[in-house]
Amino acid sequence: MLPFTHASGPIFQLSSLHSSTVTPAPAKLVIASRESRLALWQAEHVRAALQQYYPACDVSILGMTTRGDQILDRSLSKVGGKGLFVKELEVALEEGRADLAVHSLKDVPMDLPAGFALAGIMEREDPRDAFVSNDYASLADLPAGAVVGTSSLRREASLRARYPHLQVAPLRGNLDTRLGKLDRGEYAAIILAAAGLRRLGLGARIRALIDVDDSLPAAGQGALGIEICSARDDVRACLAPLLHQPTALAVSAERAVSRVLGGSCQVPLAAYGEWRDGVLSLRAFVSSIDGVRRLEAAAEGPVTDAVTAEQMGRAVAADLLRQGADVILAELTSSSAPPAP
Ligand SMILES: NCc1[nH]cc(CCC(=O)O)c1CC(=O)O
Repeated sequence: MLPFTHASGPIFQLSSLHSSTVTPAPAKLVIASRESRLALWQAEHVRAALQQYYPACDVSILGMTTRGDQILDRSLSKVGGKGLFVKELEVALEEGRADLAVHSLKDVPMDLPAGFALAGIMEREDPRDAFVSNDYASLADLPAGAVVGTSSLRREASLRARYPHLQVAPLRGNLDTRLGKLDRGEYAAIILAAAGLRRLGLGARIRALIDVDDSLPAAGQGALGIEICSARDDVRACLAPLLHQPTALAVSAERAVSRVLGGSCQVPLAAYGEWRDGVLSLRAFVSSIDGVRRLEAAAEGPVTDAVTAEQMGRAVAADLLRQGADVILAELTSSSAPPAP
């Protein structure tokens, strides 16, 4: 464990929660969302929550297709990474066609473009990876040479480290597409986020949940992030009741690890925090894709605000760098294709 020192400084503005005056909601709020079934479920989840807090407000969803949804034939890490899924939504926010955008937090770049901010973090679903197969009950049951589908370098590195006798093959597309490929026999098993499956009512497809120690989750996995134009204080105030502080503290630390290490889909990097009773525990790893070289770091300490949470994240990232993470990261960057224009 790293020595962890406490610093203070408020970041999440909870004033509207505690003040006696109710935030006046605008007459109308438009939520920008990708059009995948998962994205629309998530947008609807936020829509219903806002509608409950502001019954008089007309809360609607504007669905849109992003470049990330259109490019299905290449590994995401090769075509430009996370930003692909959020750019079009940001344009809609900028042009005033939408007031907020709902994302899987895992897909949100660590640094948002100038003028945008994450203004709401909702309670996290199960952060674990799930083992999905029609023929096998768990990873341990797979025979040598069995093909496991995943396009996540993080999942691939964990798989290769624990089960070097398995093969890993790329798997892209939305959740329904990925399950379809499994059902057509292209893979013996696939690994997906449990959260996405559960949200779509596909929890029954999960044969086994993979322990976080065996497949440490990606920064933000299972959490929803709500993005706004930074200048929209009115929308920020409306979102205050949707903030789940334990999730927000955990993901702030996770995203800080990823930010320092230049996290994108292009590196096998995991960061997972758990906040309980004022104490945040954070674990992270950086690995070579073959899982052979793997660096781990962890920290634990009292955390009650996002500044301290981020500080813990940076300390864990610094620990990984001291162990040589930069060498592993440099090799990965030099071997991968440049991002698409
Ligand atoms: N990378 C795509 C993506 N983004 C968010 C989720 C699932 C839901 C979540 O993690 O919140 C998924 C699918 C997956 O990883 O299986």
